[in-house]
Amino acid sequence: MKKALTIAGSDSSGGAGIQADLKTFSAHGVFGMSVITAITAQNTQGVFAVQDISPEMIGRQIDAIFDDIDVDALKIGMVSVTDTIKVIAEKLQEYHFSQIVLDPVMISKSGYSLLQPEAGEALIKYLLPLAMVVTPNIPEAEVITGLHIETLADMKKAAKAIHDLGAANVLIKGGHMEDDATDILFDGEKYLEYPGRRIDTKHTHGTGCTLSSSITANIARGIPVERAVEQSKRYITTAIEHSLAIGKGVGPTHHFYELYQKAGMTDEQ
Ligand SMILES: Nc1ncnc2c1ncn2[C@@H]1O[C@H](COP(=O)(O)OP(=O)(O)O)[C@@H](O)[C@H]1O
Ligand SMILES: Cc1ncc(COP(=O)(O)O)c(N)n1
Repeated sequence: MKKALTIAGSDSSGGAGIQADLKTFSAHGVFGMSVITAITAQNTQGVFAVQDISPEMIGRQIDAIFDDIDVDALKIGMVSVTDTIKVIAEKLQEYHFSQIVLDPVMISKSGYSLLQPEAGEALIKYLLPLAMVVTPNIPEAEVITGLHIETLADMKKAAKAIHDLGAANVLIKGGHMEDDATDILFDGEKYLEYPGRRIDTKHTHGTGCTLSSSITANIARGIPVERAVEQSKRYITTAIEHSLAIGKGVGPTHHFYELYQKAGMTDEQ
């Protein structure tokens, strides 16, 4: 069985973070493991408190996994602070691990800062160059590049700029655009467009986490990046179509093995 790891924060309401990632891994038939970087007190209405896990404990979790188990691919989500970023980068280099999907989580849908502003530079310096795929949304791509993004052409410019910072493949997500939800992938040579019609729902809690963990699961299954992203785009679209009106605010996406079948991906690998 293929094995995937998520290094991310816990979302008590189960819609984003570690919980979304593990559900997504399971839906893809991949064995899921976790390194928890922070615990959030969070629900569909907001993030109310965050407790960061110590860098030592994060390092120990990574060691415990890599000393014992062959990881096929991993994703990095919420990393909070500079020391957390540094210990993750050090450990992944120590274990010579390169099947890395980086979701540069900065601000939650509910507007809470999940990455300390001063840690942005460390994320760019230490984690971006390790990423096989990085998956910023539009506001994150704007922070990383300093560019203003309004059009597909702007997304492409930002993708190139982020590639220049050292990430091998850059996927800029179009969820925050006005009209459709087209994502752009740049691999250093060519741009690929993954068109997506905008689904009219407010229940998009955890969409970025779900997409990046789906890509991680597909990479763990040995699927090349371009096709992994294509399949994961289908998965996230189906998961948003079936999103759940749980709680009083922004509800979560739905993970179900049947969704995976519905997205037509079970015959792969
Ligand atoms: N309303 C929507 N309809 C269809 N696809 C969406 C919608 N919102 C987000 N997506 C897609 O979900 C994925 C996550 O994107 P986004 O919401 O931008 O990430 P984040 O959660 O990091 O802000 C992308 O593939 C994006 O195109
Ligand atoms: C622990 C954790 N990680 C990531 C997100 C981002 O997800 P979203 O952008 O959908 O709020 C979150 N809300 N909580």
